[in-house]
Amino acid sequence: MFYVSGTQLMTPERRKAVWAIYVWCRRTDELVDGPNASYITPTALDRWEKRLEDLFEGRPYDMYDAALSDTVSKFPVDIQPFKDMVQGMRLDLWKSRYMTFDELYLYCYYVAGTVGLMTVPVMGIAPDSKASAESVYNAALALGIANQLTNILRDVGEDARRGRIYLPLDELAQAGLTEEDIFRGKVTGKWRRFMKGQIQRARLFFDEAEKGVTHLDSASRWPVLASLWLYRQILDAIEANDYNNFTKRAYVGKAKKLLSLPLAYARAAVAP
Ligand SMILES: CC(C)=CCC/C(C)=C/CC/C(C)=C/CC/C(C)=C/[C@@H]1[C@@H](COP(=O)(O)OP(=O)(O)O)[C@]1(C)CC/C=C(\C)CC/C=C(\C)CCC=C(C)C
Ligand SMILES: Nc1ncnc2c1ncn2[C@@H]1O[C@H](COP(=O)(O)OP(=O)(O)OP(=O)(O)O)[C@@H](O)[C@H]1O
Ligand SMILES: [Mn+2]
Repeated sequence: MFYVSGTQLMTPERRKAVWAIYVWCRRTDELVDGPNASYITPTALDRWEKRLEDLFEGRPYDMYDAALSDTVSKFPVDIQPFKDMVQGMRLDLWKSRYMTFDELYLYCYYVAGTVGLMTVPVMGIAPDSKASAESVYNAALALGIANQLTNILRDVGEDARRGRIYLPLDELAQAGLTEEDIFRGKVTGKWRRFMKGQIQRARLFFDEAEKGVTHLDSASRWPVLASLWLYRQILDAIEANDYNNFTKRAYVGKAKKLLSLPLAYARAAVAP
């Protein structure tokens, strides 16, 4: 997961805090995505939410929870985005189809937009920034949405094999495509046209996020920009695979990853 290595570029205090949030998010995701996910029930998620409330009140259950308790005591992190992520996992337990983009957007907010909201208090807003806090939070939200949309476009085949379609069914129908086409996994002209539209929309969210990065504290700008550029390159990889996201997993090679770092550094160094 690039963002974690990306955080090596942050101040030690912030790096520890982002790591603590990352670990909690990873454990939450593992509950419904991990090996024993099939036994997970809404009750287990309720218990996980109770542990969250305890650690926010300074009563952590284990050392990972304790790291997040420490973060919460040092940065003005709010509990709501964490609760919303748990809600997203409840949804993912049973919801395997999305009729419209509005429905999909809500799911993306729950599982990924929340990460942006969790991390802004740690990244810090530049003291000399003229932007409203709301616009910075909206950009953070946009980055989460952009990442999740990209993740969905990358994983179409993998998710279909798990019986899940995260693409809006009404947009599929408008493109002359059905669920059958997803399970059959053939790259057709209709599929390419549909994917071009999906990729274009994901890029719009990355563009909105990128505007907000310039308003973060200068020490946080580089890692966020680098991780934004990296994740966005997955969209280029899907295009390079001729939109075959059924059997080919789009990824960004090591060389490109390394190239993104100095480029992001140079870009982040430029005043907003
Ligand atoms: C420097 C930086 C970007 C730090 C963020 C680190 C962090 C706390 C990441 C948590 C990610 C996580 C494990 C979330 C749990 C749910 C989940 C899996 C979300 C999906 C992530 C990708 O996971 P992966 O690639 O492993 O996919 P699979 O599980 O294999 O299917 C998501 C696609 C969403 C992740 C969302 C973000 C990283 C948003 C980060 C946003 C910010 C840091 C806001 C920056 C601020 C501005 C103003 C832009
Ligand atoms: N429409 C719904 N609203 C809220 N919770 C639901 C809904 N449908 C299912 N759930 C809950 O989500 C959890 C997982 O549901 P599950 O995926 O097993 O149901 P399903 O997929 O609708 O049925 P089946 O198991 O036959 O596929 C269950 O605890 C169930 O109560
Ligand atoms: Mn995925």
